[in-house]
Parts: sequence; C-alpha cells; structure tokens
Amino acid sequence: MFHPKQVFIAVIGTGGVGRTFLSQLHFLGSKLCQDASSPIYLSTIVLSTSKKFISSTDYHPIHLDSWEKDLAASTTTPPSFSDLAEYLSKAPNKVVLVDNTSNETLAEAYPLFLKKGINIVTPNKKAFSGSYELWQNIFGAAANGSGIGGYVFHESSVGAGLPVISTLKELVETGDEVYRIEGVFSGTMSFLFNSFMPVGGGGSSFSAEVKKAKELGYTEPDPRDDLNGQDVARKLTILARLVGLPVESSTSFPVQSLIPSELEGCKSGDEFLQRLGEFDGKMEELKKGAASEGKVVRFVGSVDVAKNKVKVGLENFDPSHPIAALKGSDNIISFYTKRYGDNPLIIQGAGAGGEVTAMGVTADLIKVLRLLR
Ligand SMILES: NC(=O)C1=CN([C@@H]2O[C@H](COP(=O)(O)OP(=O)(O)OC[C@H]3O[C@@H](n4cnc5c(N)ncnc54)[C@H](OP(=O)(O)O)[C@@H]3O)[C@@H](O)[C@H]2O)C=CC1
Ligand SMILES: N[C@@H](CC=O)C(=O)O
Ligand code: NA
Repeated sequence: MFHPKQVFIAVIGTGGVGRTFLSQLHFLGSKLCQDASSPIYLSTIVLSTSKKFISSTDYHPIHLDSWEKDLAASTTTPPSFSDLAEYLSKAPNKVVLVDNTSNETLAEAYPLFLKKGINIVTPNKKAFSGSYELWQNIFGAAANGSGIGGYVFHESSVGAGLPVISTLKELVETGDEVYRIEGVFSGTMSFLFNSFMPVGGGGSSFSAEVKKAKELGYTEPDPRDDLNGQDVARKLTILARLVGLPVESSTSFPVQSLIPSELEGCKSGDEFLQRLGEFDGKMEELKKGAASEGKVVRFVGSVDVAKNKVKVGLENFDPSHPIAALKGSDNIISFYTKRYGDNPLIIQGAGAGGEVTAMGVTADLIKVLRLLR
C-alpha cells in the first residue's frame, strides 16, 4: 500500500550535480517523513545516467544508501524519454522528474512530461533557452504557467543556487519595472578570469585554469559550452524571457566566443583541452592590453530591456569595480529597476559547483512539494 502523502522521484543524471542532489534528497526525505503534523514520504523510483538505468519494482523505493553500487551494477539501458514519461505517469501518486543532465532531447520532452501531470525541477538550461516555441510549450503546459499539467522550477539554471530567478519573478510579479540586468553569470568564466588575471597582477596560464575549472565541477560537461559564451547567453535568454522579451534563442544576439578559430573543429572536449595551451599566448596579449590601461578583463553579459538588447562578451574593468574584485566562482547580478533606482538590487555568491547547484534543485523540489500538499 502507498501512503497518500507519498511523492515519487525520478532522478536523471548522477554527475557532479546529480550525485550531490541525491545526498540532499536523502537528508530531505528523512526530515519530511518525521514531520508529525504532515509527513511526506519521498520515494526515488528511477535513477539514470546516459548508459545505466534502474527503476523500482512496483514503484517501491530504491535504496539511496547504495544507489551508486546498484546503478553501476545495472545492465539495463535507459528507455526512451516517452517510455519513461509513460512509466512515471502510471505511478500511484504525484511524481517529480529531476533532470540533472544538460541533455537537449530530455529538455525538449518537458511539455510531454508536464502534460502527463509530472512535475519537473532542473538546473538544465537547455529547455528554457532553446527555441521560444519550446518555452511557450513548457509554460503553456505547466501549472505554474497557463496550463493544467505539472509544475516546473529551474532556479539553478541561472546563477546555480543563488536566488536569481525567484527574485526576478518577484520583481516582475509585484509590478516593478526592470530596466536592465547585468553582471557576471558564469562560475567558470568568473573563476578563469579571477585566477588568470587577478587584481594586483600574477595569475597562471589560461589553459591551466580551464582544466582546474573542469576538475572543480564548474564547467559544463563539455567546457567548450562555457568558453563559446553560450552558457552565459543561455542564462541571459532565460532572464530576458522572464521580463517579457520574446528572445528567439541564445544564438539570436551577439555572443563573444573564446574558442580559438583553429580549435573550432576539435572532435571532443578532451581534444580541445589538450590543445588549448597552444593559444595561451593570445590570452596573455589580451591581459597585457587591459593591464596597459590599468584594467582587468572579465566576461560579462547584460539585458537592456528598453532597447530589447542582449549581449555577452569580454570587457575591461577598473580594479576598483565590484566585477573586478570577484573571487573564486562568484557571480554578481545587478537588477536595475524603477523601485531600486540608481542603487541596483545585487545578488552575489558562488555561481557554480555541485553543492550550491544541487541546493537550488532541492529547494525547487521543496517548492513543488508545498504546492502538492
Ligand atoms: N556544475 C555546475 O556548477 C552547474 C551545473 N548546472 C547544470 O546542471 C546540469 C548537470 O551538470 P553537471 O552535474 O555538472 O554535469 P555532469 O557532466 O557531471 O553530469 C551529467 C549527468 O547527466 C547524465 N546524462 C547525460 N545525458 C543523459 C541522458 N541522455 N540520459 C540520462 N542521463 C544523462 C550523465 O550521464 P553519463 O555520465 O552516462 O554521461 C551524467 O550523469 C547541467 O545542465 C548544467 O548546466 C547548472 C548550474 C551549475
Ligand atoms: N558551467 C556553468 C555552470 C552553472 O551554470 C558555469 O560555469 O556557470
Ligand atoms: Na539560481
């Protein structure tokens, strides 16, 4: 028998974010079932990577203390996303799909899941920064859009766990007028430029810092998706759409890429990383150019709402500027609005890494659970 307050969870992707999410889920699950006044029982019924898949027998929970061993031992390959949606829609109670991948095909299937009443929480940017039509289909189906399907939340798709999306939504929904959004939106780019060109001089080679950013879990699964500016472009597309700009896609405005043209043909991220060092000299020139003006280089982006303009790329900053002084993987995001006047509302903190990203996903799961109560 299933408890009426049982909620079923399907976790797709168990990499840097997925694995940390699972440990946060374990913590959350054990807290919620002990709530004397209104317990909720979370049951993980699906775990999947791109190659391995486990699902529970008869919707009974998978053991979260041995998931890694059990998934590694599985000989089952993942089903198609439409078969997965079918399986989840037959669960005896509400279901939350947690997409911890950066997979585009899964992102494109969100309307299908939502229409079947399946809720989604995710740090995956692909669905919300793909075609505008996909965005409309998602929020046309979702219960927190104009539809009657499942709920969808994606806080960690911008600024990882930082409350960027929830803050922007609240500004808009309470009637503030957002004029401009600007700042540093990439944990990887922040880390790279803060360590390659710190204020005060020094810093190691650009390619060595890129490898470090990957090891620290800041980059996208393929770091070229960060260095080509698309990761930031995707985040700005999401924010622009939330303020009502119908941005067609993350490739429909100017985006500066840091991929050397000679490496555009690399067949894999690994080949790219192996060869990147050949171009450290070019990055050193960039650094010297900025230093000759007494400035530092940083990778930034902005949405100018009135002019309907989004842009992404390198800019030089005076060392006293808050953007120049960032540390580690910190993002800084400034909202210029009618209410806040000349002093923008600023959100700052780690913008990448498994722990802070999974926190945003787990917090989104809590939002869904409150709505399902
Ligand atoms: N890392 C960070 O700091 C942040 C990440 N994000 C977002 O979080 C998501 C996950 O990032 P991260 O954990 O770092 O990435 P990882 O590369 O570490 O993990 C990705 C996971 O997704 C799985 N996966 C990929 N394709 C599929 C598929 N078709 N079906 C099932 N599983 C699949 C991978 O499985 P396999 O190993 O078999 O390929 C792997 O388990 C991305 O969308 C990223 O943009 C957002 C904010 C910050
Ligand atoms: N690769 C991204 C991860 C978070 O969105 C970044 O570096 O910001
Ligand atoms: Na966020």
